[in-house]
Amino acid sequence: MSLPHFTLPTADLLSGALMVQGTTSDAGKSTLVAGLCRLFARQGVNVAPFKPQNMALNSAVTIDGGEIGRAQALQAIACQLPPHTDFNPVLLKPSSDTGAQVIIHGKALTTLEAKAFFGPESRGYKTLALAAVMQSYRRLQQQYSLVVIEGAGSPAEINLRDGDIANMGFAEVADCPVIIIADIDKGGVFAHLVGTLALLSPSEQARVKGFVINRFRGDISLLQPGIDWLEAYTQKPVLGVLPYLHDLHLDAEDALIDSPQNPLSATLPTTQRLSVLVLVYPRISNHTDFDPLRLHPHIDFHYVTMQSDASSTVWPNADVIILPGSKNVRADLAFMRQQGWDIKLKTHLRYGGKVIGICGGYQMLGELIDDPLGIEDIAGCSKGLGLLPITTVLTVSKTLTQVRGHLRLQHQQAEFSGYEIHCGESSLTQSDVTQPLSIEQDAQQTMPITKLDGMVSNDQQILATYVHGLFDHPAACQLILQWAGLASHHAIDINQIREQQLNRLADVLEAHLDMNTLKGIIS
Ligand SMILES: NC(=O)CC[C@H](N)C(=O)O
Repeated sequence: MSLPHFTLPTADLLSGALMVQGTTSDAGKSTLVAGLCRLFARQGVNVAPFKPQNMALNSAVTIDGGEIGRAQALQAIACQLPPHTDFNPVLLKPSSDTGAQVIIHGKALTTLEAKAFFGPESRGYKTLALAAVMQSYRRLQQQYSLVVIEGAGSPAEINLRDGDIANMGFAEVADCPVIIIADIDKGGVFAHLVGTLALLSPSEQARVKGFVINRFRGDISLLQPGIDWLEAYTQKPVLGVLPYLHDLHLDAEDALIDSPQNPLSATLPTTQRLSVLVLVYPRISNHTDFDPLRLHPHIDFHYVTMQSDASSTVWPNADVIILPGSKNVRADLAFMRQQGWDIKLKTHLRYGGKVIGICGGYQMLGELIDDPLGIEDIAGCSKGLGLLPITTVLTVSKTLTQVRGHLRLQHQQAEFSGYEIHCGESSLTQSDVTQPLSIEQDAQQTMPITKLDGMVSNDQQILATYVHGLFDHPAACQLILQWAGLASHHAIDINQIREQQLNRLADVLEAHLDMNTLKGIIS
């Protein structure tokens, strides 16, 4: 994700805080917060985003060398700010169904079982996490006139209420107003809103200042009687009904979205089309790496999941197969083998196909992955796919850095910028290898000398790197696609698309929300 390097004028037009909570996960909280951030930033308000606790595998590296949830990095961009760890002081990254890595103020602290941060034994964790959350929040209050806060999941999960820091528990300590968003597309919107409110304590109920109905399609006049009823029943205003936004391309934090149907690509000659498959293992991470490929009109982009993987023994139509990042490389590698994907990958290579490995995917392509301390899973060592001459050891110290430099492929070069986020350290087991990336600077500009990264196999079929976000840079993306066999010179500038989409979202909010009432709630 690129960092816009300009500062906003400090305007005291609006000051205070607003927390957006949702009736469910995916109700639209992150998007509403991002849109409000852009809308207020555009109006000259000195605004910052905040999410006390996030649970996600898709994180972004911050300017202060930590990591935060992807949604908060997007919201920071909406505010025209570089991502900072204070925007998301607690991040839980699940590495199995019951355990997660706990990141506090951007740094991995420990790995805990779920009951240690949600259940009755979670006191210790919650005290520590709340202290970190409030430290960050107070810092933001001092630096910004407005903080727009995102809750997590639903505030009505009564089993998780004790010591909650993600929803009402935070709102009560921080004493901030709350609005609740609900998704009408899935149905049951009135029951969701009324039910959520009913399950809150009286002081929490008083804190809820209004509702937003999201993803509405159809005739608004048919909805009006329901809105009138809801307002009369709850004595709280509906601040707006937001339309279903088709083709809203903003970095999705959790959802994996396949390529939008592109009627144009079907009519293009095969040299101007590239078929790309990304393998989805259970702990895939940083899938936003692929947004520029998903949106590229000359790419047929697909995720291969356990469910979508047909019973065929090869992936016949793929030009490129990508092994993405992973939060649990050894377990995901074992999953690949269980699915027979390792065999299909080798068949694909035998047929002359290309393979790209990113971070965890790069490690899997090597000879060995050793986790002697049990950083990601039970301690142990796994044999890699044996396609690249590297071995990897997972270490306690995690590399978290934004990088820039040059990519050299097929006697051409292109600038790139991106980020590294990994515990693994890889060593070459052969000396005569081609390393195509030269990293010339980290974001803090402290790196004095060039560091080489990644690898192109001698047969030119495999390209691998530790750097995420490589496709975000149009020139680097084009060079890689050319290496993969695409003759088209079409380039996608994801940063420009992101800007357009944030402005589009802000326009929609401005048109559909009662901004005067909302500003009254904030102040
Ligand atoms: N982002 C990634 O793919 C990380 C790979 C691996 N889990 C590591 O930490 O080294």
